[in-house]
Amino acid sequence: MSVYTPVTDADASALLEHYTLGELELLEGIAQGIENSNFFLTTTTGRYVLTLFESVPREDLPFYMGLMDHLATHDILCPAPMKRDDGAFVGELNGKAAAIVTRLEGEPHMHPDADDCRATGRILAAMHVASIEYDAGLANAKGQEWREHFAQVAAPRLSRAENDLIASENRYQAMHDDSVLPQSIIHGDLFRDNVLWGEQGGGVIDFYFACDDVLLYDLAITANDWCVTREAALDPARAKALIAGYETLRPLTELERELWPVMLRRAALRTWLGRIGYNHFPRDSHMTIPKDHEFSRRLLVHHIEHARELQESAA
Ligand SMILES: Nc1ncnc2c1ncn2[C@@H]1O[C@H](COP(=O)(O)OP(=O)(O)O)[C@@H](O)[C@H]1O
Ligand SMILES: N[C@@H](CCOP(=O)(O)O)C(=O)O
Repeated sequence: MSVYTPVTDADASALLEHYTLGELELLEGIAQGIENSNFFLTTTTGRYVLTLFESVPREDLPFYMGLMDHLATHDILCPAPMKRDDGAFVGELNGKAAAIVTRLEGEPHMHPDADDCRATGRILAAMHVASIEYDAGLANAKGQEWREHFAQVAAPRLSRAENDLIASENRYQAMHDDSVLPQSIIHGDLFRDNVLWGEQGGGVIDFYFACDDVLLYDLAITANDWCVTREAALDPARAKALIAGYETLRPLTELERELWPVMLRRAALRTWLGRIGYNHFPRDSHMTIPKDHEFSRRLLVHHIEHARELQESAA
């Protein structure tokens, strides 16, 4: 989050009447996250998270809910969406689509070492493998078309050098043919704050960037947050550990190794553009923790200037 749409105890109690989850004990707004309004919801039957969807298109919610439900029942530690008494995963609260999912235990590891990265790589591969049998799909709303469109929208707010960098990277990305790479459902945002480590290992949250896309791109999104230094450079030891963990379940193809630097650049560009959006076009929020867009720009520049090191991290 954030909390864009306030929810009172009375609102939550009224919503709970549509579920078999007991009575409300505690409702707390969550400051983390940036896309939706999130609340910890404790009832007489357990601990849950209530999400009010602020920007996710309503027609896409069945895909996300179904994906979490599929993964949660296929040995992936992730939130399980709760069914309402009418059988639906999604209802409505204060004018927004709303869902309740189980709350995972644990905390994020914000200073991960190579072991954390290895474990995370394995979790990502396990999700990719488990998603193969999920029979729904969703185009990536933050793909090439969005990157090019958003570059035009943001242009007046950015310096000439920033606009030139974005335009040149968009041209570079458009030159690459994704169809040669394995594709399926990706998480799309497996940042450190989206893995909670508890007694059962790492649990994954925040599936609202999930879509059909290149699997290697998902690994690159993950590497760009888990395997980078404070100076916005890739840490080869952690990147190798992430890939090694991933390859315990899904070995990379030669073509994927070759295109690893391209995907790292694409992932850095996506995050940079997303953060430009959060910073230059903020939504009215009651609680939000800002994101560092300058870091993402520096990471993209690093990736452009260090192609050989990036390639070696996947060798
Ligand atoms: N199922 C869950 N279990 C435990 N904590 C959660 C869960 N879902 C969300 N959270 C908490 O809420 C925060 C924001 O959730 P997130 O999904 O990242 O937000 P957004 O939807 O805005 O991207 C997380 O960083 C985490 O602290
Ligand atoms: N992880 C992305 C964007 C989404 O943020 P989240 O906190 O809602 O997961 C970023 O850090 O820019």
